[in-house]
Amino acid sequence: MEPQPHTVESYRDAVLRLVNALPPEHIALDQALGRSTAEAVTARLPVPAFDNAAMDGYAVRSHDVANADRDRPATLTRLSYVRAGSSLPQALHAGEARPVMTGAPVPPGADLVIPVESTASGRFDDSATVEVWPSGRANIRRRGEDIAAGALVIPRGATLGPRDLALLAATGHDGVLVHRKARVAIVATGDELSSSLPDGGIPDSNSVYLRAAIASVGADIASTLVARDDVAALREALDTAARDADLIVSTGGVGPGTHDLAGRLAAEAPGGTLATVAMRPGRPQAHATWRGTPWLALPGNPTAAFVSFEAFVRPVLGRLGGGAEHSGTAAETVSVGWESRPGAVRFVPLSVGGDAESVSVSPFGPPSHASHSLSAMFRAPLIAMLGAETADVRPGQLVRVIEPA
Ligand SMILES: Nc1nc2c(c(=O)[nH]1)N[C@H]1C(S)=C(S)[C@@H](COP(=O)(O)OP(=O)(O)OC[C@H]3O[C@@H](n4cnc5c(N)ncnc54)[C@H](O)[C@@H]3O)O[C@H]1N2
Ligand code: MOO
Repeated sequence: MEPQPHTVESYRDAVLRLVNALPPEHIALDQALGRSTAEAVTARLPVPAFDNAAMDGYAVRSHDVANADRDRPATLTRLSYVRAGSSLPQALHAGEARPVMTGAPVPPGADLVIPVESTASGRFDDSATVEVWPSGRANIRRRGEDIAAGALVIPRGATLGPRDLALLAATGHDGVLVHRKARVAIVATGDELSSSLPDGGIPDSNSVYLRAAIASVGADIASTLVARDDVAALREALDTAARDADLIVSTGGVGPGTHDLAGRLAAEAPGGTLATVAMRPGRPQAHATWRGTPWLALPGNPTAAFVSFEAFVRPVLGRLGGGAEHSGTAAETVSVGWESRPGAVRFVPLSVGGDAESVSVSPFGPPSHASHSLSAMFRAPLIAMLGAETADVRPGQLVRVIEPA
């Protein structure tokens, strides 16, 4: 173990130094949800793409209706219809009204669209003339008035959500340059994972959790391996994992036990460290580069593996994918306080109370046992992340919370 414990921040910086953003690739928008842009994207097409009608109505010249009102409508010659998808109609001449549907190109020369409600009949019909009066609005959406051609649409390093994809499509893109998806190998360690239940064996819940958590941030699973507590077996699993992955995440074997081998192997590997981090749970952590592949060795306790994912794996995956390296946190008000000791960042499962107007949080179950309790840490809707300086938590205090994967 290192003499000086790491803070959560200093350990996160150390593991972030293991990785760089993966190379870019150009992919179809349909494939791009959750990926991060490798370059800033500008509009190929303006929005709107051409001057178009904002209402179903009549395109007219404002001069022709300047003195008209509901009691004295202007009588104009009705032309044929134009609808969304029609090509640009001929220029409008004095005394003419062109029926235009919402989204249709507005004929050159027209500077007003009068909604069909502002006509004498109040509906579209086939008569030769139409009686209209101005509605008070132009009802024309001008080319580029929303987004000009060439304007910045999405900055570099943005993680693409459904609205971003719609913006890209609307501005003339069918694909986007994003960072390649990270491929992650999972290595669960421990003889208990291979033993039979109930004879000393336990279910490998860490692999199930990690597979899902990694998938939930948009990375791919390269492989899932289980290694017994044996140096040769662990080396072999790591060799296999390193062959086809951008990152190896292991769980277990970072404690001081006789069969805790992952931490020792990591400490001996290039750039490797077995560290103590001032956090509960998740205190022992290790990392290294194994045959050229970055490796994060998380503790085996399932709750420790979970908070280690939030604190370290998520940021590393963020950097690999070219996106955000910090997960979002929010501040919530405490309704029922609890006893806490400073000196380490503490992850505390919380219940959420109150209503939509004023949310408040309180401990989820008895706080003293919560950090290793699956029934609390894996069922609580929110997890507080208390700074290492935080002593007792009091009602009315704000606490930082994470919404876990
Ligand atoms: N003498 C000390 N003992 C321990 C210390 C310490 O400082 N001194 N630290 C404790 C802390 S804190 C943690 S965390 C653990 C670290 O343990 P390891 O990373 O070595 O993990 P294991 O010993 O392999 O397993 C711990 C626990 O988790 C269960 N486990 C392991 N893998 C899985 C899996 N894939 N799915 C579900 N559960 C798993 C395992 O059976 C153990 O019960 O060390 C403490 N001890
Ligand atoms: O820190 Mo250990 O990670 O308490 O479970």
